[in-house]
Amino acid sequence: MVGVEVAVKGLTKSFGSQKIWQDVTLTLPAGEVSALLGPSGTGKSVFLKSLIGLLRPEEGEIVIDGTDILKCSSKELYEVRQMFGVLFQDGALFGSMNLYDNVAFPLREHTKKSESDIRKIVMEKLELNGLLGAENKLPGEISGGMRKRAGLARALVLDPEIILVDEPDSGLDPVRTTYLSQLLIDINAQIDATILIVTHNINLARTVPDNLGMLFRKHLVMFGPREVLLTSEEPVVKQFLNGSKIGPIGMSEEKDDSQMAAELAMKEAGHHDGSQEVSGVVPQMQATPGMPVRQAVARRQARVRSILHTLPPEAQHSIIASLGDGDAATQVIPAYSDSGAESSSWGNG
Ligand SMILES: Nc1ncnc2c1ncn2[C@@H]1O[C@H](COP(=O)(O)OP(=O)(O)OP(=O)(O)O)[C@@H](O)[C@H]1O
Repeated sequence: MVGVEVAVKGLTKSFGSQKIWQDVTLTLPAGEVSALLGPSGTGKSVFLKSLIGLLRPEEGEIVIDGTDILKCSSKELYEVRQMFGVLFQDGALFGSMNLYDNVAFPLREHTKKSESDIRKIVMEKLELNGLLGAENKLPGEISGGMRKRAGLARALVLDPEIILVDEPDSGLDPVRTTYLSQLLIDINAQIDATILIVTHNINLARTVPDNLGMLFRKHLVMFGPREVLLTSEEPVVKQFLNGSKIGPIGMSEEKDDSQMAAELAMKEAGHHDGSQEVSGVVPQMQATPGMPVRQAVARRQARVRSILHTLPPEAQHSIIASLGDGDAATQVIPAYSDSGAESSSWGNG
């Protein structure tokens, strides 16, 4: 079973007079891993909550398995929600329940399974997340990384077709972040779910997802195959990927042109802001040896091949290199143009 596609079109969300983002259009390809980047406060969590119907954007469509969740009945929304597993930032565990009961909770709430069937599923998910032996611990007695893995175990018990992950790296050291990233890739290999990760973590963004997008200035700057964002010359994307002060993202808000020019002049005069220039596409994280073959890889290759001509030349070069062939169907198309890109699925901004 392949996870389902999530098709978002023209989505706009405000709180009162505060517009969070507008006209967001993107498709999470079925069974692939995607990530959404963006500076703090750009509405990434609001986007995740909109996808599961916890928040209601005022315009646009969110079509999941043929149902527009902004127009459907509450019964249909309930059914669509059953397809989701969500890992919130802190794991969102019940503090008074041990890990076993936390992970068993959705099964007891939403199914009529017997306690012995529940036990089988819970122990399997705890094992998958490296938590065997910790089932009697309370969330307050374990580390942040374990809490996240317990949250992930709980998100998996109803066999989700779509998994949403809000900042898997928050509060974790780089090594634990890599383990959790590996777990997400391995879960994708095992159950082929559609996964969306919201993150600030540049390393995770560069190595984990099949597709990458970024929110900035109340818009989706771009969304598409990872190579598009990773080779982008867009100033805000480059700044974000480099964690640099040089660029349109400021401490708490966006900068104006004069401030940006002054900072660039400082850089040219030799002031170093501590960031490290990184560029290009690094190899993607693979499923752990011994896991099932990650079907998303071949599906994505076929999909990316079919839209290759709509992508910017740099992204095309990188994809062709990764496909490892040079046949006529995968030559860079120099005639790429912005108008072509607008009608394609990689960008809308
Ligand atoms: N329920 C709500 N009511 C009113 N405003 C809200 C609500 N939820 C979020 N916001 C506002 O929406 C904006 C975006 O918040 P959100 O948490 O989605 O950002 P984010 O990109 O996930 O940030 P971070 O990376 O820091 O977690 C913020 O200004 C926040 O105050």
